[in-house]
Parts: sequence; structure tokens; C-alpha cells
Amino acid sequence: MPDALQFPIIDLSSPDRFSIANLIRQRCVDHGFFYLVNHGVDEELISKVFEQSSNFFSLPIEEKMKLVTKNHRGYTALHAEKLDTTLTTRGDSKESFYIGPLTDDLNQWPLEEDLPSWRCTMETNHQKLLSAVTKLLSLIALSLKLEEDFFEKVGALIEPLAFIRLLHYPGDLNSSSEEIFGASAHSDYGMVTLLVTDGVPGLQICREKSKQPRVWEDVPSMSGAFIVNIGDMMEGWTNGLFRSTLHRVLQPRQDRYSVAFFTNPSKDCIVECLESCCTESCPPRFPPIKAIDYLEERVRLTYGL
Ligand SMILES: O=C(O)CCC(=O)C(=O)O
Ligand SMILES: [Fe+2]
Repeated sequence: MPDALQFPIIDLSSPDRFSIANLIRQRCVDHGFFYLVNHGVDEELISKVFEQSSNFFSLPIEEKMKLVTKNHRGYTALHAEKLDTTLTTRGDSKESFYIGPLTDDLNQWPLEEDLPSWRCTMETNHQKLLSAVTKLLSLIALSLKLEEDFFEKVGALIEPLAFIRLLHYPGDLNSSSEEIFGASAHSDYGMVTLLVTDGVPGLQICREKSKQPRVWEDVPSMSGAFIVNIGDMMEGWTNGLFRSTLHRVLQPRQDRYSVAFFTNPSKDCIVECLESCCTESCPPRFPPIKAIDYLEERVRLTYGL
């Protein structure tokens, strides 16, 4: 049995911003995972989001397929996606629904008469999550000894490519001899991800991705807290100082729902190694890249396009 981890708790409302920034730095260097409390998204809204998510996934498959993903918004069916692109097995055993930036007209929505208040609940949730992430990014900037508005200044937050992803891992699938995961091993692509689950276990992290055999540790959910993890673009900015940790979700024995909020920089933002994170003897490990180019390539690989 893997050990269950206890991550430190970061209080987003703490007035002592420098101590919190230091704690964030330690955690991002060690694990790239922590819990976030007092994030400003109230429990009532979160329960509504879970209720509406379950309402959507309970619709007949023909209804859900009417909203199948276009422009990376909408429904992805069971096994449509494989996060671990090295696996030769079927895709992951989860279905999901993506809601992207509210600033364009690309989102797809269920009809109001089928799912009343669904769109409004998700839009409110998107706004609240974006506001929490913006505050968190100013602390992350401080933790890197940068100015608080660093991510604004480099253009990451002009129109961030921020996506809510509603996830449903069915609990009643017949297991076959193939190794199928709810979500196979991966790291997230963006700057930072906020995650909230319904408490059903399954999420695990592997701290040493290059060590074999891999050691997986359970990440328990904490009531009222978001689980936060660093993504690959932040790892690129910090030249690997902040870790984008490998994680996965085991196929659960009962239905499992979670809601992730992936934040990527605005499309034209260039992600490049921070000056403070490289030296002559430790040059940038990743070339500068435009956020949209990086994201499109990762999505292409995940969906086998
Ligand atoms: O459902 C979870 O607990 C994690 C999902 C995840 O890692 C992802 O969608 O990137
Ligand atoms: Fe993930």
C-alpha cells in the first residue's frame, strides 16, 4: 500500500504574504502540490457545481455527444483521451466536460430547459476560480522573488487560457486484464491547476518520475480545500526549480467526480526561463515557447491526433 501524503496548507487570505510566499516556494520545490484554503470559492457554489456536473453526466450518451468537444470545449467520452501517451492500452476510463475562457463565444452549453441554471453556475464558478488563481499567482511570483504582478507584466493574464474540467470516473466498469486508469500518469501542461474532488480516493503522485519502479503515494482530499499543483509551463519558467509532479487517478470502485481548473497563460505569452533560475553552469533546459504552441502540441499528443 502506498503511503498517504499530508501536504501543507496555504491560506490565500493570510495577511503575512511573505511567509506564505516562502512556504509556497518550499512546497513547489519539494512536491509541486499543496492544499489551498480561504480561496474565496464558497462551499455552496462548489456543491452546486458537483450537483450540476452529475446532472450532466447522467444524461443519455446521445445527448452528451451533441456537445462533443469542439475547440477544446464540451464533452469527451469514456476512453477518448489517454493522458499517458506511452501506454498502448485503451484510453482512460473517465468522461469529462471542458469549459474554457468566458471571453470568447466558443463554449458549448447544455440547453437551459434540459439543465436549468447549469450555464450560470459554471460561469460563476469560472470567474471565482480565475480570481483565486490570480491571487495565488501573485504569491507564486513573490515566492520566486519577482514583483507581485510579474505574470500580468509578461502578458500571461491578459486572456488566460483557463479551463474548468468536470470529470466523472464511473465506478461500475468491468475491469479487464488491461491496466486501465481513471487518468493515466501525466503532468499538467499549464501554470497551475486547482482541483476539488468529491472525497472518493484515487489521486496519486509520483515524486521521482525517472526512478524505476515508480513509487505512488495517495493524495487525500481535504474538505473545503483545493488541491493545487504546478504545471509544466511553470516548471519551464523556473527551469525545473518548481516541480510539475507526475500524477494519476486509479479506477475507482464507486463513481468519482472531480473538478479541475487548468490555468494556462494567454495564447501569445512567451514562456521562457526566468533570469534568476539559470546560470552559465545551469543553462535553460527548455527553449522559449509561445503558450498556445506548447498547449496545442500537448493536446495533440493526448488525443492521439
Ligand atoms: O480527478 C482528479 O483527481 C485529477 C484529474 C487530473 O489530474 C487531470 O484531469 O489532469
Ligand atoms: Fe492532472
